[in-house]
Amino acid sequence: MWDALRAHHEAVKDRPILSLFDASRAKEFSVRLGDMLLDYSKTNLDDEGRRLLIDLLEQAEVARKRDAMFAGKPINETEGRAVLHTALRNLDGGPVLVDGQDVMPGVHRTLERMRVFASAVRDGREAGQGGRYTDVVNIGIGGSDLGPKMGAIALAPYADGPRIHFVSNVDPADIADVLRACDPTTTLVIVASKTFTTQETMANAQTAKAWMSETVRDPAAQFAALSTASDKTAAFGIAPDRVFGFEDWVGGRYSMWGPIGLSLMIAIGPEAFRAFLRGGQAMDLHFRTADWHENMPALLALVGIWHNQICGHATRAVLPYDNRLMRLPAYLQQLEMESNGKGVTMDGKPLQIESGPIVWGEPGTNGQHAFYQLIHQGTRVVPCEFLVAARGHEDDLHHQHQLLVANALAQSEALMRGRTMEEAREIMAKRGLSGEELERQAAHRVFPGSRPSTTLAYPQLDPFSLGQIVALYEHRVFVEGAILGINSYDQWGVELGKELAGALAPMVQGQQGTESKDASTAGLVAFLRSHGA
Ligand SMILES: O=P(O)(O)OC[C@H]1O[C@H](O)[C@H](O)[C@@H](O)[C@@H]1O
Repeated sequence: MWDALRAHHEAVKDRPILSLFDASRAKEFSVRLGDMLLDYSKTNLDDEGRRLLIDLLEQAEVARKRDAMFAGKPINETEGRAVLHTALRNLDGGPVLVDGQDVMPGVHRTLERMRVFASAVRDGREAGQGGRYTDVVNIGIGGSDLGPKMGAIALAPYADGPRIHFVSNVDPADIADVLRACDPTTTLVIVASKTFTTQETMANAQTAKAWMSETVRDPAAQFAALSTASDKTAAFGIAPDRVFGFEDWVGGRYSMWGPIGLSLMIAIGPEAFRAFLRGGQAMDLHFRTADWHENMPALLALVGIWHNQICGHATRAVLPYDNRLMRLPAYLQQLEMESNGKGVTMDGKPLQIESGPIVWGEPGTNGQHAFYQLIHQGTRVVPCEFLVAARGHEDDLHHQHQLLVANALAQSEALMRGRTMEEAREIMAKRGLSGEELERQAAHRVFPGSRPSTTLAYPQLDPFSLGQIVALYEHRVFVEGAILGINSYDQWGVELGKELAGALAPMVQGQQGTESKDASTAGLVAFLRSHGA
């Protein structure tokens, strides 16, 4: 099937995307879910390409794998775990069994505890030594940071609780800048760590505890923890009623739907958080039941496979024309690159094709004035994924939102259409140029065009649509990983650096020599130490 797809790509790769458009293409290469629309017509995919991709998906038994995931089978084979973040938003979808046990009663219980706690923090029944909480500091990194932070920025118009801050980096600059703006007597610190062993989070949690101890009599009473490791949260001194636990079948980068989302719930309120879960649940239902031809996550995944593994485009730009999705690219970097950046298949054999793509991006229109030059005229093709809402939240500034929408659509059009040498010559001639100078100047104004993009459009960035968007990308990652035959749910690639950092710390601190290190590393340690490290 891969060969058939490659042959198909060879046969069609030089045709302009624009030439594919007939009366029905835009409709036939779009998919709707409720009032959300994914348009993938501005790609070089045709009926035959899509058919081959769906065959590939069927050959990879994606339906069986999907059903195994939703049924709580241990599909994370290298860690022997189920993958059930979908259970966290399965609000009324019936039982979900892991080893014969229904996990839903526990999910509902924890969600209810979160609701009670978040409401109490928001209305002041739960307060700090100095009174009602004004600030909440979420200390966590990776999956214990990116999701709630992305969500809190995305849903800022719904935030009517205390201010929420995020500290992730072990760089003390991060926590110092946040704590400087907070009053310890009215600050709630949430330590978010699935394992409760992550070096950065533990260091920051200790720093926050020391900061709080200076002014607050019982600092532990102003801490809460989100973790699967209740023994470790207890050892840190956090009372069990302030610990919100979850199970090992929730992967870190898939965890914002449960306790790791507590800071987001405090910011926007339990009701809006529930709407976010509902959005995720709606996407789950769609993913499980829609025909592949109409299945949004599956089609987005197939477009991804086409661009990355077949066309050979190594990167994928995520370009939200929605400023509050400014952290979505960072969130997706973890979701996609930590999930599908793997070089071996499930059975431990080397992967014979490229692994998942490099994901990057920035909100539009900012990026237009920075890196779009390369996207339009550079020699590498960068498939672009635009996101755009019909309406913003600033009704009195709707005219500006309309400019935003026009820019999003203009970019995808420009990428596809390009500008020929003929057109460039005409422009230069109108400016009074001729001869060699006209030729030279015109060449710089040519746009190759036929650069592929998709556009995800939705009415407004509200909690429900954010839930749909996040679940859409989660399932896209699942489908791409299932087609590649890799395990999308482990992350062994982050281990080696952690181990080496542990070994290097005493050398940086000057307690150990660097003889065992290569000359570059030893030289850098010596340089940094001589300058005060
Ligand atoms: O939530 P924690 O256990 O502290 O883990 C935080 C993060 O660190 C790890 O190194 C993993 O790469 C991430 O997948 C994880 O989200």
